[in-house]
Amino acid sequence: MTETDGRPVPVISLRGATASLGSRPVLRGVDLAVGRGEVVALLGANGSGKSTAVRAVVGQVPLSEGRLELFGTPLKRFRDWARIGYVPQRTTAASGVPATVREVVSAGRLARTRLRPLGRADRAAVDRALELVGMADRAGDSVNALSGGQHQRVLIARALAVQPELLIMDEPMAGVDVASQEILAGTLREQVAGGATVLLVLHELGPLEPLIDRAVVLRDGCVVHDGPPPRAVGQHALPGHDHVHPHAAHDAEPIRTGLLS
Ligand SMILES: Nc1ncnc2c1ncn2[C@@H]1O[C@H](COP(=O)(O)OP(=O)(O)OP(=O)(O)O)[C@@H](O)[C@H]1O
Repeated sequence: MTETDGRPVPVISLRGATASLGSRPVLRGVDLAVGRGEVVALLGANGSGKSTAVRAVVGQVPLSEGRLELFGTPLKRFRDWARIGYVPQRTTAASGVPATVREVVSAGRLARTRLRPLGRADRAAVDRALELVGMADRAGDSVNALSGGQHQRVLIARALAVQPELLIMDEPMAGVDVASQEILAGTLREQVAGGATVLLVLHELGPLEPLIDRAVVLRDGCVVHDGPPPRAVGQHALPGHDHVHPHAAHDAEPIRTGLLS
């Protein structure tokens, strides 16, 4: 691990990040550090700035103030995009152009091949990614024929095909059926066991809860919590708890956290 002053260099270091979309300030001094091998959940209510924060991390939203370093390199000088797999929010693998599942996943490998034709190792990485998300048997199918959950699995396989050290996923479970959620949770478990660093935007921890090391909660473009995931006792102990737990018993009073809504 690269170190300075004996301290490990974070994989993601976002400091004092300020960004606006149009005239609207969306990030207002966000600090977010993710260490090697950590699994961090970015939580918060709709519109709190989660997607904008991860889009800033992958260089898609310019910062008006603040600093971003990836693997210890300032964004301006960072070229090593093959170390990062990014699954954006609510997209589909279908672009209107007919493409097979394998073609879409192979496209994820291009950051490593630098647009050269795929070699044997590349094809093996694509096969492995397809297997990881349980889509190997659909490799030759058109992506237009897939369900929402299968699309999401293909997009995650596309991100995994590059064999990233850092995986960034924006609401990977949104609109995904329960069977696909279980497969995705298993996929992520394998990545984490293999040493991957993970930043996830989540609306709720759900089946990924056991994997999460730390939660960063945004509210109105500011970090309002950075620490243990707000699970069970820890969450309920936090002030202003007003998040409704969907798994609460029907006759139970909703448990709420001010952190997530
Ligand atoms: N292209 C845009 N132009 C102007 N405002 C935008 C744009 N995209 C997002 N916003 C606004 O920026 C704020 C933060 O949006 P963002 O998508 O980062 O929030 P979020 O926490 O990810 O929300 P969600 O959980 O709904 O995805 C919201 O108020 C949103 O309406």
